Amino acid sequence: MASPWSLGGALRGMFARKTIDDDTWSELEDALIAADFGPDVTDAIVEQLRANVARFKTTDPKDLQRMLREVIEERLERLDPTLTLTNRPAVVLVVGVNGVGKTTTIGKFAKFLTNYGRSVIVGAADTFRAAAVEQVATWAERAGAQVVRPEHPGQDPASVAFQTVERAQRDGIEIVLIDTAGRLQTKSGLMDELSKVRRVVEKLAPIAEVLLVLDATTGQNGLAQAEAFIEHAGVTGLVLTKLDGSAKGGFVLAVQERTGIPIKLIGQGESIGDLTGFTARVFAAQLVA
Ligand SMILES: Nc1nc2c(ncn2[C@@H]2O[C@H](COP(=O)(O)OP(=O)(O)OP(=O)(O)O)[C@@H](O)[C@H]2O)c(=O)[nH]1
Repeated sequence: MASPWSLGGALRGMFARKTIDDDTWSELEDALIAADFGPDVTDAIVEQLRANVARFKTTDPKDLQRMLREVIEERLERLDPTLTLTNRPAVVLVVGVNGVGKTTTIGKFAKFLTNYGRSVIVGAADTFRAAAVEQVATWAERAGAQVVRPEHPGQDPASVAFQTVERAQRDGIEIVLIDTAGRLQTKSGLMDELSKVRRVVEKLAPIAEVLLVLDATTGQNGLAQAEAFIEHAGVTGLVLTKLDGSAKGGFVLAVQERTGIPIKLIGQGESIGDLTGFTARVFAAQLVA
């Protein structure tokens, strides 16, 4: 079944026509805007395709389809999606606004790693809400990971993070995933909390990755909400969740180009197995199916 974010449906009429004409270009532009590529990326893609079509002197929409796929793939590939998890332990901070799927992502990511034979420990450093602690613990345990919970409600998140890394070092656990708070009411408070977590963890081990979780269904609006993390949290990779419920496939490219940060993981469902690495070629092929 085609992905909900595929451009296939929107472009079907255009690619079924016999020749490339003015309507082709306006339909293409509309489809890209509707898919949340954003005006800048849309203009850049259309311009590049017009140049290619002129250069190869083609009038065949099938050629245009192939070129569209290649242009999107080439732009997606400009950033490297590889997760850097070679340190032992490799410490990963997971950040993002509440409700975007952070907890679920930690569970899925833990499972993704244990499937590869890695040992994983999760630090429940979103200590403000007891429910958040229990939620992340349930997911982590389901994934076969260990969990460090706060010793008392409201314990300093940095101290939970510290204890988690300490345990990993003591027990030889390979990957540490740290859940952090996502409340945005007090932006500066939250950023101070995150930098404290970072400082305290770095006393024990360098931070391998800071992954920012974004909800793909909110598209570019959601990105505005996450601006503070991008500015202050030292984000090294993006995780896009809920792509299965999103018609905004273009957001994937727009978000990389707007932030300059690579997408490293994508979530496409609510089950523990629904997280994959990001491959530009596969994504571009599915997008322009
Ligand atoms: N369809 C779909 N739903 C998802 C995906 N990831 C998360 N969800 C759902 O999104 C909702 C929020 O996910 P959580 O993981 O609880 O989000 P959170 O950011 O930790 O939110 P809080 O715990 O409220 O801060 C849940 O109902 C998840 O099942 C995904 O990739 N696809």
